[in-house]
Amino acid sequence: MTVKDILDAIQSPESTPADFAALPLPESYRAITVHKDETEMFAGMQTRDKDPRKSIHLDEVPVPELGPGEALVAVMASSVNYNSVWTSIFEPLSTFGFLERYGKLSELTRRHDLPYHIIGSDLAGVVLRTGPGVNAWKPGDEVVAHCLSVELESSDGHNDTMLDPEQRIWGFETNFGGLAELALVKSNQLMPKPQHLSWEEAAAPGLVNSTAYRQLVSRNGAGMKQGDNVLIWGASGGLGSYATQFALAGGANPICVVSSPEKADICRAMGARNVIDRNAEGYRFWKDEQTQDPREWKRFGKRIRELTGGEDIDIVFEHPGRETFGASVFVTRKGGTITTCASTSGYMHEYDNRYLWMSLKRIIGSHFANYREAWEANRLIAKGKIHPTLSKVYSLEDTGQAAYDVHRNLHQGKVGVLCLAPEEGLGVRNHELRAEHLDAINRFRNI
Ligand SMILES: C/C=C/C(=O)SCCNC(=O)CCNC(=O)[C@H](O)C(C)(C)COP(=O)(O)OP(=O)(O)OC[C@H]1O[C@@H](n2cnc3c(N)ncnc32)[C@H](O)[C@@H]1OP(=O)(O)O
Ligand SMILES: NC(=O)C1=CN([C@@H]2O[C@H](COP(=O)(O)OP(=O)(O)OC[C@H]3O[C@@H](n4cnc5c(N)ncnc54)[C@H](OP(=O)(O)O)[C@@H]3O)[C@@H](O)[C@H]2O)C=CC1
Repeated sequence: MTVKDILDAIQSPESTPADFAALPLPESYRAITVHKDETEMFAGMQTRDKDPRKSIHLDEVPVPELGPGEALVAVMASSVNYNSVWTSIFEPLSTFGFLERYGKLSELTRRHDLPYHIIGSDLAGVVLRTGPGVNAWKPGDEVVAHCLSVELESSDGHNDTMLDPEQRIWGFETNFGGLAELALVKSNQLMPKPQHLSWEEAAAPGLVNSTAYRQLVSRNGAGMKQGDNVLIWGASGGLGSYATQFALAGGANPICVVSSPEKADICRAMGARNVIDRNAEGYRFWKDEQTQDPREWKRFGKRIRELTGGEDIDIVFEHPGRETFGASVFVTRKGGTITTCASTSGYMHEYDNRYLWMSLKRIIGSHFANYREAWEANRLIAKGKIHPTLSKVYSLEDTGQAAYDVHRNLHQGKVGVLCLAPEEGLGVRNHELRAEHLDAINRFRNI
């Protein structure tokens, strides 16, 4: 039995759940990995020069044992997230430390502590096997998976599952991730695959869409409302392309920041009217490594006021971090919110606190999404209210190049990876809904 037999079953319209359940599992499968004995390979290099193509491998790995509450999924497609870039350059720390720590939790979690890390935090595919205690899903179900892994043994996480003390991101802080032909998930990560999308389209939104939903829309994040001015950094990137859609769909006014005319055009094509090309306008928030330039914050704020007719920002959707955070705090209106989920350009932020406390602003930390938020975000994709922002699709063999593109900011929106799917465009079940939204679904393609 090989993964090819699994693919044949998925591609046959006659396959029944019983057929999938009866399929013997292969002994091994192909997976994208980083290696524990290579964590020092980029020591001493600048972040920018660390090349994911050198650290990312395509290996044949054994199929992991299936535990209670888990599911083994045949992965048709996945996508590249920035967390896989971090893993591949071993920053801010090696993810093998996460696997070691998780491995100490129980007999079952020990499986994750391996000398290789199978990465990837998105998937679209088909359930092959479920472990004891799984009733909601069965072999043959077409699914996507969100990346929240929790144990839920502590009451801390019983109200908001992101607050579980054993909260982890699957494929980043756990093993057996989605950039592979098979993946192991907790069954509570599974959600129905949006039927109007191909495998690679369905695999693209998961992580970033859910994160943007919590960070911007949910009451656990900024709780955006109609009419809010929302400053969105990287508005055509992974997170930003969903934040922009949420702002538009929710009746807010996105002020999209991007770094090229092509990216500005994409934002306009999504429906945004206010776009700032940070490159063309040459903002330099830092005079040197240590010193910010408040005059540049003001110039940026003035530009925002020009675009909004004199209004300031209600919500900043932050993730670049050190380079932009001082400006983000400054341009927020009295009583407004800066919501942050990352620090791509550096995590030691500096801002003028007088502008925060005197103007009663709030900074909210946000991370991924709880079970319910991830479900709600996927539901919006399934209903065609929010669309995938897939630009380019790579083969599993070329995942290193895909991660390199994202690391060097050469991409738009999301970059997809075909795992078992032999070509793009497969897996669409609802052609009518697709036809209704085809232009929006293809908006980021091949630009
Ligand atoms: C969905 C996608 C998301 C993304 O893409 S996010 C971007 C990618 N992710 C990242 O870049 C994050 C990577 N993660 C990290 O950098 C680290 O993960 C953290 C900095 C978040 C945490 O570091 P750590 O070393 O895991 O934890 P500690 O809390 O710094 O250290 C643990 C030790 O510190 C003790 N400690 C914790 N809190 C306190 C306290 N309040 N007072 C005193 N001690 C404390 C603990 O007990 C423990 O100690 P003992 O080492 O002896 O076991
Ligand atoms: N905590 C969480 O749950 C999550 C955190 N993240 C983190 O968020 C960050 C962004 O992820 P994602 O959106 O997928 O990545 P992308 O690279 O797809 O998009 C980020 C965009 O941000 C902009 N950007 C990058 N650096 C700077 C800078 N120095 N100043 C201003 N703008 C900048 C770029 O757009 P342009 O050049 O057009 O301005 C870039 O395209 C990563 O660090 C990631 O790890 C992501 C998802 C979830």
